[in-house]
Amino acid sequence: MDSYSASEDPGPTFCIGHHEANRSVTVTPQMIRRVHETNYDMLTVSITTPHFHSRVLGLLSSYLGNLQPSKYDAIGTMATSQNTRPLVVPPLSKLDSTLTPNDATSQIVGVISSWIDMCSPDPLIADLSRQVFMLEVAYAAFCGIGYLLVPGPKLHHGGIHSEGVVYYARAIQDALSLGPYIQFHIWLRMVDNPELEVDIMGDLAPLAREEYLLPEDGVLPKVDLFGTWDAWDLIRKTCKYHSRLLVALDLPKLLPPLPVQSRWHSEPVHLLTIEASAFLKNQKGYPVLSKSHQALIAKLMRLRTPPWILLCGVGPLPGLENAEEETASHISGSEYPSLSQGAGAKKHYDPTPHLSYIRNLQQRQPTRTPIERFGVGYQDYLQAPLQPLTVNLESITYEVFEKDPIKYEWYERAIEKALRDWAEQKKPTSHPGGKVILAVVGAGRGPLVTRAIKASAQAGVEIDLWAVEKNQNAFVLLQRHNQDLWGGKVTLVQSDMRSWKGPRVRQQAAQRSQERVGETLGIEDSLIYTPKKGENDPGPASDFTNSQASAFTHTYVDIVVSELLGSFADNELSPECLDGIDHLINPVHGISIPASYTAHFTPVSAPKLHSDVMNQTVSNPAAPETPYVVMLHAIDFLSTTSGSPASADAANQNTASRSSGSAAPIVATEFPSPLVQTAWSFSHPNKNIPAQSPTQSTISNAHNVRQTRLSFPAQNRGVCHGLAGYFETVLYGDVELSTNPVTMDAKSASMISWFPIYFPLKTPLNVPDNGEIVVTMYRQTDDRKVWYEWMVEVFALERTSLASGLATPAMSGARSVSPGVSSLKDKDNGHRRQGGSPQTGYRRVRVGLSDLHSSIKEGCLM
Ligand SMILES: C[S@@+](CC[C@H](N)C(=O)[O-])C[C@H]1O[C@@H](n2cnc3c(N)ncnc32)[C@H](O)[C@@H]1O
Repeated sequence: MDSYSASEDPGPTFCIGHHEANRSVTVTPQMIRRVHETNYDMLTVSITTPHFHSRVLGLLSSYLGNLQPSKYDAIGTMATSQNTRPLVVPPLSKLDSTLTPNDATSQIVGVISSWIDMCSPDPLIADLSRQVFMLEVAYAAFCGIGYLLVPGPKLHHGGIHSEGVVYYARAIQDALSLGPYIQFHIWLRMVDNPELEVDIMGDLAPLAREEYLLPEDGVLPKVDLFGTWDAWDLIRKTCKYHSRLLVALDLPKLLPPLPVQSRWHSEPVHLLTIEASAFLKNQKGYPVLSKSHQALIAKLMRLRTPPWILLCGVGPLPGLENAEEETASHISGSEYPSLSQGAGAKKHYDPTPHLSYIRNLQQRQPTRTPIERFGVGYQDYLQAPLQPLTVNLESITYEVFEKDPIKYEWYERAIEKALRDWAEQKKPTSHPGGKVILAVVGAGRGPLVTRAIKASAQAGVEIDLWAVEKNQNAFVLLQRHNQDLWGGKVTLVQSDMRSWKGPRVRQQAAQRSQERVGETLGIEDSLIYTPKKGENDPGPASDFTNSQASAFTHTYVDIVVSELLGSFADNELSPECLDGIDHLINPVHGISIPASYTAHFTPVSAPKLHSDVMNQTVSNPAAPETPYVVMLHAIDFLSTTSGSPASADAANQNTASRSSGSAAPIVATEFPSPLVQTAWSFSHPNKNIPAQSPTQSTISNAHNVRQTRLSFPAQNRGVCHGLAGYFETVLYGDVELSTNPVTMDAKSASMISWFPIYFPLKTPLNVPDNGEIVVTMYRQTDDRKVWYEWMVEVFALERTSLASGLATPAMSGARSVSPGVSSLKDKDNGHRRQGGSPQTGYRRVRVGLSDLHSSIKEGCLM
């Protein structure tokens, strides 16, 4: 990999906007220039004016004043109709909006009126709100506005909770068609806190008529950590994961528990709104954010599309609005710097301290890890896995592999250890002259060959080195390297390893082995070149006579080195290729590097990937049944090892941590660790390869079939869009590589060669709180190709009385006992012990079942 210097990494650029509620001004290009001069990148503007607001309120008031009771017929038609004798809001007039189409319009974020309530249980209010919304969207679209901020759905109406979200979602769906070039940002809080949903003067919500409201039951609704996420899920599902439907997320002063943060991190958050009240004050009275806010922002800024930041209510824009006066009124007496600070403060008067802080935060973003830097532009980007067995790789692809700062180092360590052990244990070699015969199979452009030479020198163990490669183009480079870099020490074989007959050594090796070094073997078994002493140019002609060739005999390989692994370990057919040379490995002492590899997976919520797969399905029906290589970023692990569900009382991450000074480095907060389980494994040499049947021309590959059924407890509700797959491999002894997020840092931190694999689900499955996800997966083969099959079931745990005879959950037989089950049982046992409450048991109820997905159409040819 290129040498990496943190100072070269410019880090993410923050795009920062200024939001003031109800700002209705005519935005001109000059104004935008002024905004940029203040160091903001954009500003928000309301689509309509207070004049329009008053007009609608007046309309409603006179309508309600003249409202006659509906006339019901015998059938009750009127009662079944939501026809409220529509009150039609007339089109906008000149005084209703300050917006006008001009060059500046594309630089602003339009704001939809927050006084409407499309979720109102009163159909009149809901309909009026919908009309206002549509008028505003239509006018914004006409003016050429590209971004709209839409206040999120109101979730609480007296005793009714979240009932109107579906109407809201329906309106958003219409709006997406009405404004075909607009990105809609649904403005949401991180959690549903009913106390924060307060109506203000002029809001339509409190005007809902009594008869449509349920009387409050006296029980105050609780904070629901995933309540606003639930609403968002319903909206985006109704809108079929539309690519122009995004989230504007409000960061509260106290951030919710990490599982909630992690959930939002996986959603398309394209705007982050931060109120002045979310800031803390440092010792000098200047606004700063808590460490946990900084950590969350840092994580979000690593996403493929970093969100823009909107600073809300932080005072006026200097030079554009009444700056001096309003800034002064904005800081309360106690927040002013002390007199001694004041003198300095005057000198360094900062009219936009919140903005300065966020700009400073931008400078202090943590440097990217090597893999993040390497993968810029590839985050959450679906790629078809490589098929290096059937498709010859391009040089540039090898070049990318070769940038890995870890993989080749670790191979070198593994080879060196294996050689040292070989020598220490005084194991006999397959070479008549006593050298260890080492073959790099699938040598590519030769980096592992170079490492084998180094390892041999470091271990002080002589090797007879062979390199086998089937890609004829890469083979040209191998020949060149053998001449220029390796001093002709390597015997090159251009062949599929499965048809290679193994290394050939001279029978009288004692005299001849020196001469033999540096031979190039051509298409399997034809010796095409032997350099004369001192000659480096590999010519095509053979100077071996039959009698000379007959002096050679086939022997075994002592150490086979290969790197044929895919993102899911075996998906590039390493097992099948290595089976093909298994008979060539020294039957007593032979070693394979890697010695073994395992495939792992865990269920994930991945809305962006789901949306991309769905878009691809239009042109490729096999798209949702294809495993993809993806650098996973915007995902949420549904099953974590944190144990218990996120709770509203969970210690808030930022209550303990204090604000940090503007020079302190940002410490990354880790989201909950996923439960990643092992699907299956392969090891080499493989003692269990069945002998070829004399009655069949092809070799059976049945021994490479695998099957697993694994259970994953899901602590918090969510949506399963697919499975994230990883691998681990033991190269030799304790030298291991891993892409598994749980072990990668310990085993091979900073390795960049492999992105994870993603197995999508055609239809996402909802998972309940304390649910269980059971995955059944197969590695299948028909002796010509290999493919995967996967199926997901979702279970809810239902309490049931013991009398019903179902005391314990009927487990599927899947591996891994669900902490979901056990935690519920523990809770219940606790109750029993304390209060002697009636005995309860649990029943697993299947609440979701996916199709059986199969990648047979995209299978890997053997
Ligand atoms: C992932 S690349 C690794 C290349 C190189 N060893 C490295 O680590 O950079 C796998 C290589 O194995 C080769 N290969 C795959 N299957 C093979 C087979 N059956 N016989 C010979 N070479 C094979 C491919 O052409 C490719 O060059």
